Amino acid sequence: MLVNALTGPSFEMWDSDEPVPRVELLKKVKGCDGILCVLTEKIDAQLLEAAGPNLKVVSTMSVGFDHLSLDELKKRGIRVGYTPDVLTDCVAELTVALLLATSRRLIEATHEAKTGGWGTWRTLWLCGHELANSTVGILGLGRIGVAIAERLKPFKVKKFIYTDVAPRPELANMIEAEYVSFDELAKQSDFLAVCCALTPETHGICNWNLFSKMKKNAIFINTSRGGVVNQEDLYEALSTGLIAGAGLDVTTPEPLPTHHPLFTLKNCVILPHIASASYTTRNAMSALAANNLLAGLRGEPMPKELKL
Ligand SMILES: O=C(O)[C@H](O)CO
Repeated sequence: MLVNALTGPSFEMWDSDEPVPRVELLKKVKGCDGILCVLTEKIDAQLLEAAGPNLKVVSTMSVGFDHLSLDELKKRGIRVGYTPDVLTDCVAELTVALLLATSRRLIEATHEAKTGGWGTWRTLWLCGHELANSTVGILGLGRIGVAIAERLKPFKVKKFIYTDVAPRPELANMIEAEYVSFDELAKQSDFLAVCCALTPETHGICNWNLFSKMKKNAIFINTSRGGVVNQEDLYEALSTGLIAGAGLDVTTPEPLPTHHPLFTLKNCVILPHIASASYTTRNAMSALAANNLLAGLRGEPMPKELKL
């Protein structure tokens, strides 16, 4: 959605679920005071140049902001709104669903049941890994990591551990999680949930170095951003049995081409970036993004402003 306050205010909405074609967006942003975008729109120097000096606020309907060039926005004094908190429950819920689907091999199991693979009861057939007595690791402890741990605790998890750039005691205490080094996280986790933001520091951080230290029974789950994972290394780790399975809600690129090698693996469950996809949450995200935009245009504090 683009806002041009000179003539109104007037709003122009891209009325489609498909992303705005870049050429169209570059044309339409000219002279706008505000932009409400989703994560498929790259808000970079080229777009900001095309928008011109009127642009005061960019409001993204997402908690992730790796599609925004923060340096370029800051340089131009453009304020940024985003949508944390309102999606935490929904994302945590999906992460738990993906973790269970991956560790208990649900997708493989329904496929077998539907396609005639279901023979007599067999002792080790479709065995997976259970949460009871396990150690769950969280890479990047924030609101979502805490919400995931809160949901997993009733499954009788033995221990929560986490790593981040520094200990986060105020959050960790809520879930009695222990701060460990990156290497220890890799070595100790039976389940490893990636919850960190994609930044230059976290880009490709889940690579061979991580996978090679993980347990053979470990399940790797990513609901943050595909860019934190080196997918070639993940493929190697999964296909050679270095780790037991992976559940991915996010990939690089999105959509992941249907011929991608990860799709050939039974121990890899891939979802099409749906962690925040509930009616309640998407409505809350839309309302928050609109309120951020309007507050920014009025020069008022935004309900959720990203500090640049
Ligand atoms: O960043 C976000 O908000 C999610 O990835 C999409 O809802």
